[in-house]
Amino acid sequence: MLVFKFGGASVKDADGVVNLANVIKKFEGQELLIVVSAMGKTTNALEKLTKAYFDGDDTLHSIFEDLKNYHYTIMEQLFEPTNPVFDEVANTFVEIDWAIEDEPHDDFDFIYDQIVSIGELVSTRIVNAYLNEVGLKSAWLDVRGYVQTDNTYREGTVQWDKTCAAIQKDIPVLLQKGIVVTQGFLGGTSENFTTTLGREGSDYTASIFASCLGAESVTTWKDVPGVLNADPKFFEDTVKFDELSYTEAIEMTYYGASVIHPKTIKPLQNAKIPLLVKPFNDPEAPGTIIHENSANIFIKPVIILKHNQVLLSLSAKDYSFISEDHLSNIFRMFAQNQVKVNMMQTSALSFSVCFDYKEDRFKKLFDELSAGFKVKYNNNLTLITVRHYSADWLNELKAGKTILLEQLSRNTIQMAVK
Ligand SMILES: Nc1ncnc2c1ncn2[C@@H]1O[C@H](COP(=O)(O)OP(=O)(O)O)[C@@H](O)[C@H]1O
Ligand SMILES: N[C@@H](CC(=O)OP(=O)(O)O)C(=O)O
Repeated sequence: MLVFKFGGASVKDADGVVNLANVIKKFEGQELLIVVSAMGKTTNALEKLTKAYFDGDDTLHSIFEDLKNYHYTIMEQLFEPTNPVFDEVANTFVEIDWAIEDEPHDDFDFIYDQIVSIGELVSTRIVNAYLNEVGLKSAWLDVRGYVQTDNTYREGTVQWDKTCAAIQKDIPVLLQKGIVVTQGFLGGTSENFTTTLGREGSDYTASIFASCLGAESVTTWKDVPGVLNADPKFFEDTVKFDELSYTEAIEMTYYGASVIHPKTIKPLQNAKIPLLVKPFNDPEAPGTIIHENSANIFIKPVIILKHNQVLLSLSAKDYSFISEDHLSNIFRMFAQNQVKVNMMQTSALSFSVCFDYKEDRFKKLFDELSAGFKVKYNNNLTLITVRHYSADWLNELKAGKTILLEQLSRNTIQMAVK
């Protein structure tokens, strides 16, 4: 069986849904499980809606109306008005009405997951209905009964044993009857609450299903020809990799190559399942294959940019050295606030750490750290990682930039720059 993942960009409008169905038609007769993300930028809009709800901000209602109109416009282009999908989608949106009915009492992260998850629940209803409309027999699956997580909202940890048991019990039978369409990015707790797996986590969902089912391969359909040596949104003359080893792909995504979610590859490597990254607008193109035995030839260095970074420096209030006790305290605070460290450096009197700026997490972490340490920080930085670098490339990249922190190893250089 094959697992396909279609991201937000691939289903951002009615033409995208039609294209998805055309891609699927090429694989008719094969057992197919399709993981779909929220349409276009829906998750960003739902994040804004959740924040507006928490802040008591009136824009909440207009964001919600825009989001409903966006989906209804797509549906009107795909379906007759009598299609039951209109009711299914309306009933799903009602869950947001319920969530925002009262003043916010619950934890932000919990509410976030209950609201933001609606994006995938709606997109999969539309995709599933359209596949059936064009004669591709498919069934809608609620992923929350299968991908089981703990209750770490916004970053659910997958409980692999329970998840694989549930998937193996039901999905092979369903696949014999037709295509299965399910949501990326979502999970469910043992109390039946919705969790999310971390932003852009739908690739990871595809990898979970593939690994539990022993799939032949996973294909993620993207708006790029495959994995390139750099993000084409920021660099010209990028080159595509025909193949990459699992290890190189893990390194790239760990440093922030956003083309694939960082958690995606390890389960596939363990199960020796190849990951294909292919363009959804040219399904016959070879894309990139990520697998075990790749030669990894690097004609150009791999460049990874992470924007919106904070570089924070801590020193002890009494001018003492940064001790192991201090470090263990600092890491505990980072872990409790779910802030992941991208780069760090210690010196006798200070500890510097670079991480993604997320407003809600940053303020709390900053207050906690300030209680025990002197804290200074710079924000709006970019973390540049270059793998397989050459001196020429580094000079070009560094030109005109102020480097605040730099780290070099044999293969990889990282710089926090302004
Ligand atoms: N090394 C890279 N190779 C290809 N694309 C990259 C790379 N780094 C970042 N990207 C970005 O990843 C985007 C595709 O991934 P993503 O937006 O997550 O797709 P989707 O959400 O549709 O699954 C591209 O549009 C591109 O801008
Ligand atoms: N919709 C979620 C999950 C996801 O993976 O989306 P995409 O496949 O469009 O990156 C997000 O935007 O975070």
